[in-house]
Amino acid sequence: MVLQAEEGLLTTPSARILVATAVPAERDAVARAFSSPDSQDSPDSPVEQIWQPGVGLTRTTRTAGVWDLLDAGVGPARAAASVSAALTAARLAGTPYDLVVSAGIGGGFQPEAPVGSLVVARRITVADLGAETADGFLPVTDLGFGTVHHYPPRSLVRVACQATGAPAGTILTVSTVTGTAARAAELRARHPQALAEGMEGFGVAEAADAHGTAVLEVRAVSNPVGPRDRAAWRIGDALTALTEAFGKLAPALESWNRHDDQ
Ligand SMILES: O=C(O)c1cccc(C(=O)CC[C@H]2O[C@@H](n3cnc4c(=O)[nH]cnc43)[C@H](O)[C@@H]2O)c1
Repeated sequence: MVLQAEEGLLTTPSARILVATAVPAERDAVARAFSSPDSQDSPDSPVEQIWQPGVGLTRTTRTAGVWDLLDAGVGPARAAASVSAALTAARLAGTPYDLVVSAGIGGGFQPEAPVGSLVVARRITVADLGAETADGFLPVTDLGFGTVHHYPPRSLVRVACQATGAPAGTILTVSTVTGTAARAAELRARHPQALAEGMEGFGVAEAADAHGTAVLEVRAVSNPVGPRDRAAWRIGDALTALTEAFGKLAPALESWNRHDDQ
């Protein structure tokens, strides 16, 4: 956290939080939490657009936190590149982030994560980074390198779940959206704690890890994980759930103290 000096006095530490979504519609859903009349704490200054090399941010400044919203792109690679650029730019400016949140809509495993609900990642797992063999899928770590899991700080997960009422579990990152019951069952067999899948969380977590920054992932469920039925996706409901979630998460994450885990 950064201590802000004001007229010679040290004021409350202000949290700097980066929220990475895949697409602008998700970013705007998060932004609505900060502008809605229901928000528990309104912005102290107007929303600003910040442009840095490779990064365009929407910034909301509140009493206890500076929130930078980034539409980081679809898929783990683009999300990692965008978040890494934002983390580097902030560090070089002398205002590093305390926390990165990967947020968006996602597929929910049934019945644990119904459409319209919110889930929090206790573990962020890349589901398809590895090798296919005659005996099944081998994660890249079984080949002797890389990482397949990232773990948000436990106290952060607890704070997020308490604020939103959401369950915590594994959120999978996939490069191919699951489209059959067979693939959904295969993922569940390999990841029994999986609540949801998205396409960016692991990329965001890799970037955060490389910078030594804490990470959290939250997903609002727009569709069940299973047979593809794009027409049945409830994107509007999920975006509404995302807005509501950030209304509750904002004060909770601003007051999170990472030293609670140590
Ligand atoms: O068409 C729209 O209006 C619209 C508005 C907001 C978001 C979208 C997206 O398509 C977002 C893509 C994003 O969503 C995640 N996602 C959603 N469902 C799944 C799923 O079943 N499996 C994996 N990922 C899913 C993913 O993170 C995509 O990047 C459209």
